[in-house]
Amino acid sequence: MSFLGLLGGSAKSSVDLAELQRKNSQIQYDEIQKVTSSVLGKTELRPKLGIICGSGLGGLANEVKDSQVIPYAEIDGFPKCTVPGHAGNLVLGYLSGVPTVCMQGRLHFYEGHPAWLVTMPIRMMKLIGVETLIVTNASGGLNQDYNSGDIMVIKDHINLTGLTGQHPLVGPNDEKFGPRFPAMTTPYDPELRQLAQETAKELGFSGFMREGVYVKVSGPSYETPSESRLLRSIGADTVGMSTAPEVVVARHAGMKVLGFSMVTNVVILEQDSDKTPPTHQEVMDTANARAKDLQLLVKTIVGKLASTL
Ligand SMILES: O=P(O)(O)O[C@H]1O[C@H](CO)[C@@H](O)[C@H]1O
Ligand code: HPA
Repeated sequence: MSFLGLLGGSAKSSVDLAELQRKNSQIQYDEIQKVTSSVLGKTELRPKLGIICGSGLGGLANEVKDSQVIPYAEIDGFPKCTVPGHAGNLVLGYLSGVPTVCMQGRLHFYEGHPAWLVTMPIRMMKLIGVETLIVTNASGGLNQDYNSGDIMVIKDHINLTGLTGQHPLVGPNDEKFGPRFPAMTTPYDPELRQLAQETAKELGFSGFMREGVYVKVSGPSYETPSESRLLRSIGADTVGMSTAPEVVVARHAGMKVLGFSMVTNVVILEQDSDKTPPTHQEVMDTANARAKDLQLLVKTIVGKLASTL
């Protein structure tokens, strides 16, 4: 089906989404503007903060007050969310007094969405007026000192799928979003990271707080022990199938980013281990069990930032 057709545009100027997917090409500024208009047409709110909820972490959206829930299915041109633990709603309202848009459910490459489509909502947020993004995810702990339920402030990432060709910025660059060759020296804002650690300490969370490097793989299979040892050896502390492409696109567009990786399983590094292999149910259950702490942490941080956002 024509993408502009989906957006109610004329057939003459339509862009074929399936054709764009085949070419691995970008949706251009105008098309994203139409997705944005579809959202803004449904709400009076003009969010300054964006949040992406990882697997089993959608409860964060329930912290948003005076909320308005817009299912992705009701937004023109918005792809479907197919993963359990990702509800598939935009939740708009106030978090600690800050106008916020929350993605209760993210898009993943392994669902069949190309990297540029996975990250399209970030550009939509940018056009809505969002300048600060908080990303959360569920992850496997590669660092064997980590425990299930630990919360890692992401200090850097390895966008493994990006490095090997599935990069969200591949395709014609639109300078209205950002430069052709964006630097990624500080993907995660140092001041926000410090604020996160200070706030965690105040809340008595130090015992399960970490700071480290997240590596993004494609999935959907979990890693073999040899793959996990490889990922650990290149400097990653946690592994997951999301987040890094979203952060690259946010940084390309000049947004500030804070990231949290919830360790939902400790990754098995030994061959023929008798440890229990990971399941998505375990991932969601562990995320749910620690979700309230992450919610309080994020809410408190946003409260401290409120006057600056
Ligand atoms: O990154 P999020 O979406 O939080 O979820 C993580 O959990 C799922 C696997 O259990 C994958 O989607 C992985 O990336
Ligand atoms: N590997 C990849 N992604 C994940 C994992 C994992 O062990 N746990 C949660 N998401």
